[in-house]
Amino acid sequence: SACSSKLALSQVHPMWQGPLAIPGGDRQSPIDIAERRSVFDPQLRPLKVQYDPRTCQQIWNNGYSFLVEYDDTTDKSTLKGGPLEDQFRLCQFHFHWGENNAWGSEHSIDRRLYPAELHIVHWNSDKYSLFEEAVMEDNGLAVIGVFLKIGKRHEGLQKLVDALPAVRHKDSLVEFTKFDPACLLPENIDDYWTYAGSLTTPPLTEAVTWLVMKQHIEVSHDQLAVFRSLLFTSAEEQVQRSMVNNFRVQQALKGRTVRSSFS
Ligand SMILES: COc1ccc([C@H]2OC(=S)NC2=O)c(OC)c1
Ligand SMILES: [Zn+2]
Repeated sequence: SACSSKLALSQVHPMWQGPLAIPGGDRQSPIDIAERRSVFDPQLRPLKVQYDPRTCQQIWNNGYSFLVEYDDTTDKSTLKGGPLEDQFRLCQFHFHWGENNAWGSEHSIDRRLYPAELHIVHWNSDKYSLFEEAVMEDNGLAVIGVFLKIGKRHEGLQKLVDALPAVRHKDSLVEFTKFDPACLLPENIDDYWTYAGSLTTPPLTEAVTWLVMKQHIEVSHDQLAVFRSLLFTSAEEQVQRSMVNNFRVQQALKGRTVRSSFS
């Protein structure tokens, strides 16, 4: 699908060939969300999530995370409402995680980090015709962020965990179908923070309307351990490197306001 994050492949590990920040970037992500400094906006509407599991196509290791990709050639799986003026099309989801359970998320809440963070990625199909186009526009993307906490086993995640050994190495890809990403959302998606931000890896474009869920989901220690069994490196490389700590550090707020959908 268009969002196969070819641009992300330009991201050469180890971290960050080239400038560490976008020169003049004033809406970079991730950020620390200071709860008490966020502003309740009663005009924020509930999010409307409409995913069709039949649009799920494949899972692959892009050398930085693993992506579950969806057919985004029609408006079968969409996100609208909340702060969004337009309709956004689901194109992929992926995660960021740490080498241990002390850190791994990209956003933090009052400096609290979580062991992992889910990103469900959508692009503005009212205004643009391809993900690659939308990724360059300030209203191009909407990303739902969900924190993962260690606790009980997540039954819906297990199908995904079972597929990971097949994409252990960079550039490996397998068919993956009929997976509904809604099963990875917390029960309550009406409580979220929203702010104007960016992609968190190159091209770091300032195209993202963030929707960070207040409620986390729980996954088991063993489920997250399988994430850490993935590799940054391709099968041919001599030295194999564990895929861990694939997160960006928090960026300056630069005067931005974070709004909350709850008081
Ligand atoms: C070209 O496509 C890309 C490129 C980078 C990212 C990074 O930005 C965020 S957010 N997470 C990431 O890993 C992306 O995610 C939507 C999509
Ligand atoms: Zn991400």
